[in-house]
Amino acid sequence: MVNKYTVEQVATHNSESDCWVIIHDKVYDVTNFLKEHPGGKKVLLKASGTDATKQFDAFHNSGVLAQYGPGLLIGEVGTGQEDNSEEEEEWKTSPVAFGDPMWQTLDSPYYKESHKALRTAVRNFVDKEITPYCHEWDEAKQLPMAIFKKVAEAGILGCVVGKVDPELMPYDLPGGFNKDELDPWVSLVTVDELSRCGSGGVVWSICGGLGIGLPPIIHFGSDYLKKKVVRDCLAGDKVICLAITEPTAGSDVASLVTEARDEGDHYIVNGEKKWITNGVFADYFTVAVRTGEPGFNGLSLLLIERNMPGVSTRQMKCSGVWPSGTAYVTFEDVKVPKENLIGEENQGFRLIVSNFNQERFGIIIQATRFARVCVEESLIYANKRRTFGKRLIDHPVIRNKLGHMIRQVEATQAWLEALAYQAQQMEPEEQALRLGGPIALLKAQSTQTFEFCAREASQIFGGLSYTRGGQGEKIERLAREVRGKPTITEYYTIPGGSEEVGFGKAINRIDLNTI
Ligand code: HEM
Repeated sequence: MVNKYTVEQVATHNSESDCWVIIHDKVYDVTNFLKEHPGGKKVLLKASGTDATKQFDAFHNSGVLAQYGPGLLIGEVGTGQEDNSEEEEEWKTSPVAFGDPMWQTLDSPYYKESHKALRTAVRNFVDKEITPYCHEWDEAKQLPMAIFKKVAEAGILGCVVGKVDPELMPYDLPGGFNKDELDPWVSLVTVDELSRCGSGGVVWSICGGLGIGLPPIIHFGSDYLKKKVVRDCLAGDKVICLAITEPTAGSDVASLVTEARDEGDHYIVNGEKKWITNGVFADYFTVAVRTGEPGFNGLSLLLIERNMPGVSTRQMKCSGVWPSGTAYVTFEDVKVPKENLIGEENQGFRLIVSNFNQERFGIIIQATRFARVCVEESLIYANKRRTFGKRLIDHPVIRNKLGHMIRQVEATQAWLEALAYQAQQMEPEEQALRLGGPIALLKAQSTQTFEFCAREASQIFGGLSYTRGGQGEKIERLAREVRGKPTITEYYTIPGGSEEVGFGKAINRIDLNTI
């Protein structure tokens, strides 16, 4: 049931004690918000009783209304009669071209109607429950625990770990997607939609550990381990992470030294793990340990539990992805029963390496969408911001930037979809053998595209890209997250006239021959 008000009715609410505004055809009572408004009381009062859409769009990002709107919304512009019609769930795409992958506006051979329904359900959830709070969670460097349960109940966790036995899935999948038909497009669509929130830290917090820590158990774990862990993790009741990297060995997996000494029916584990995503709050750790000879033939995977004596974690101070709980983990004489061995003893290397493909595929999806977020935000901003008498988008130097950003994002998306299709045609063993190389190359393509787009978007947003929150919120955060450099680039390339403005001036002088 939605209250409808005429423009004339709204116009009568135009004072400090009774202040309404219209924004995008919705009516907000901002009387009690006046003194809290971060932009000040005066600007809001000046707009009272009017349609303030244009001014609003000029100063805010779209997340502001999603966060504050529900508490202030009182109705819509209409006939003044009460209307009982329910809002229909419709297929919504970005307001700008290239703001969504092409399959969402044109044809594609890959996606079925069921993928579209999945996409709509995840998008609605993310728009309402995640995006409006990313800034708050990033600043707090953590997510409220309740959100993990909400995400699980929405069925989203079941979509980010690859194929799972439907019996082990606690909730229905988003959009009614059939649990028996899980395919690579499901994780592609879901992670892509999650990443629209524009926060690597939030995406990693929600599924960074799960997406790489759970698959080894799903694919290689005993029935005992599957029953113990999978359902609870997909239900959002327990958190799992992957612990491979050590202070002295990361991608060079064969050099790992964390030791699991055989003591008959259990192992005694000693060692350190570093940069472990979700490690700060995880209940379970899928850990690479040395059970045998040096090199890759002596490695195993073990499930270690937080409540086992000798396990401790501390939060690491990182330059980006703040809420993801990056941990330094120590194992000191931890007694781990042999039932917690994942796969066979000394056969861990193969498991770890095949899991890398899954991890890289997830990173590719995120990086490609984050690059697209840079395109989308830049296009929206460039269409409204005016400099030197015209919109940013009308300056050739800005159009050139946008063109290069878009061509890279679209090329990366096309390769991503081509590889997802290949993965769909292969059994997991063949995937590991034949797709490892292309996936590694595509990862470099996607992260370099993301890095390029984050830099160019920062230049387009100017000063807004080096203040946390507000209109440049997503761009500032993504630029900080893509390389982990805290906006060093922006501090020096934007003030004093951005590079683009400076270039324009210099070239003008060359034209005039007045250097
Ligand atoms: C429902 C109505 C509104 C809400 C919930 C709201 C909320 C906010 C919030 C949360 C901020 C700080 C974050 C940000 O910069 O994005 C802000 C800043 C601001 N708002 Fe609003 N606002 C509303 C309406 C308006 C209107 C109608 C105007 C202008 C007529 C306005 C002008 C401004 C200005 C100038 C700033 C400061 C921007 C800056 O720091 O660059 N707001 N508002």
